[in-house]
Amino acid sequence: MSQRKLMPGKLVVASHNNGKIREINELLEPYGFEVTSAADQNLAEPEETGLTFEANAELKAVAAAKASGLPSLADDSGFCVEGLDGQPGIYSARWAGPEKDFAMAMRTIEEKLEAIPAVAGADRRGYFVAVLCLAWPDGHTEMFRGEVHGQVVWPPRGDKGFGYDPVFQPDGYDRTFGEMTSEEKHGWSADTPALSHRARAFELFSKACLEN
Ligand SMILES: O=c1nc[nH]c2c1ncn2[C@H]1C[C@H](O)[C@@H](COP(=O)(O)OP(=O)(O)OP(=O)(O)O)O1
Ligand SMILES: [Mg+2]
Repeated sequence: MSQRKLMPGKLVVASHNNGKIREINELLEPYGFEVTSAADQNLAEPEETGLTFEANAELKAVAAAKASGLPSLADDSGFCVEGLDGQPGIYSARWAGPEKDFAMAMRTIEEKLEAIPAVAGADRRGYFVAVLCLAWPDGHTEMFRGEVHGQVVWPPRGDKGFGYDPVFQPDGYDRTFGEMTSEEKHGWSADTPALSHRARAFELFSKACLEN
C-alpha cells in the first residue's frame, strides 16, 4: 500500500500516558500541528487486546480516529528483558498495576532476574520498543517501529523520565534514561539522529508522512 502524507492541521495523540504525550508533543513541535491528546478529549481508553505492539498501536489509533474524526497517532511501547524472555513486553503498562506503580514494576523485573540461578547467569540486556501508528478517519493506517538496546541496571537511577527509564542504560551511555533530559533521550544533543525507541520510530514516521 502506498504511503500517505499527513497534511498540517489537527492531530490527536491517541494516548492516556502523560510521559508519552509530552515526548510525542516535543517530537511533533517543529511540524506545526494543532495537537490534542485522547486524554484531553476524554476519549475512552480501548482495551489492548492485541498480542503485538503493532496490533495494539493500530487498535488505539483507529479507535481515536473513529471517535474524533481526526487523524490520530498512537504509540504502543514496552520494555523487553532478554533474561526474562522478552517480558514485560506488551504487558509493560500492566505490570505496574492499576496504580501505575513503576517502582514496583521495576522491582519485579529485578527480582525475577535475581531468581535466575547463578550458573545460567541472568541476561541483563534489554530493549525498549515503540510502534507508532497513524490512522485517518477513513481507516487508512501507517505504522513505524523503533527500538533502543542496552542494559537493565539496579538500583534505579534518575527521576527525569517515566515508566522504566530509571533502570535502562542504552548502549554507549553511562547514564540511564531516567538521568537524561528529554532532549538527550530523543538523541537531539548527540550526533545520532535519534536515540530512544520513540524518537527512532518518529524519525521513520516523519520521513514517510510529514513534510520535512
Ligand atoms: O520511553 C519509555 N520510558 C520508560 N518506560 C516506557 C517508555 N515507553 C514505554 N514505556 C513503558 C511504560 C508504559 O506504561 C508502557 C507502555 O504501555 P502502553 O500500553 O504502550 O502505554 P500506556 O498504557 O502507558 O498508555 P497508552 O496506551 O494510553 O498510550 O511501557
Ligand atoms: Mg496502554
